[in-house]
Amino acid sequence: MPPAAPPQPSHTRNPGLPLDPGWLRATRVNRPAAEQYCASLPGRRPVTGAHRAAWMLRTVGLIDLTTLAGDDTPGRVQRLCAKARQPMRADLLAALGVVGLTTAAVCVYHEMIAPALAALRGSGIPVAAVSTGFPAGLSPMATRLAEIEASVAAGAAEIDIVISRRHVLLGDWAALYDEVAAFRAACGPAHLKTILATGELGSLTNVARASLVCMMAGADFIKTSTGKEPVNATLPVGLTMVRAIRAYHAATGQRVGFKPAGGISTAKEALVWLTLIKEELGDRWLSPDLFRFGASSLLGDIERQIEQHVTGAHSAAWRHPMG
Ligand SMILES: O=C[C@H](O)COP(=O)(O)O
Repeated sequence: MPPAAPPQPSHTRNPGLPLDPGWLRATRVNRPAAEQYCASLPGRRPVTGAHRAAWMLRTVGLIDLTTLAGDDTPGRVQRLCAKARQPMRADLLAALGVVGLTTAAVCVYHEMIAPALAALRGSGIPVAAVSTGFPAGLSPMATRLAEIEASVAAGAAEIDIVISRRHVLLGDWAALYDEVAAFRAACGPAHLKTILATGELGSLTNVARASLVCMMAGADFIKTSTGKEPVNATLPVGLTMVRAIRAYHAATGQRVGFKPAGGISTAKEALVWLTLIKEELGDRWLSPDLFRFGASSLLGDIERQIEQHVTGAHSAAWRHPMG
């Protein structure tokens, strides 16, 4: 049973490209075709038994374990970080012969960076901070840039920014490019994840074009959603974004990561997302340097499923808190 995603050679950061309006104009997405393809995904690579358990464990190593609530406290973040360090009960891991399994990162608001860092000390698990006026992104630009800089200075290794949706809705691609490029510069060594808030972008064609603009501006990851929009990560949106990543890789040789986030709460859903990645981008992307789930409750369901696999008996959700 593999402990987590196998180690992969790291890739260079995406340096970006000049904005290419012609590429954007030539990019269109056929929604019915995308929906039809996504409907077929669950049946494409069914996994059962020990394989299913192995894939669930691999999923754990791809999670940005997240708390983004107005009532977050240092205590809640400490409990979350304990879960990130040891995502499952020791007896379950021992039964499967798994050692060293952790989540990929912990994702919090700026104010929770310090308690998260303290709780994760020595674990090697990075802290990601949401930023730029998350979730709406409507703070003044200077405030948004200062927020990034403050979070990097506080020790966040990854910054999850939100884009200005109006730039997409107005087709102002230069404004979006300039915004993301400025965020990238403010991040310095921290990796930049750009949240598109796809549920507010109007069309899959807009999602594809916004994905390309973010990558041209130097995004290390493109991420679907904040988890706060009425519609968050959906498979047609995911397909659109991973095909943009594939097109960008074909054109530049540069690998950009993908993070579906918001509403992914069951192992069954997560395995379909992994099928999407395997089919569209290949195994190289099934690694924490190129793929993350942004999720607050997915881990709890995975732990429950793993307990059922190990014991053969039903496991209730209450037995796996803070996952
Ligand atoms: O970035 C992560 C999301 O906010 C998590 O959303 P969720 O609470 O629906 O799992």
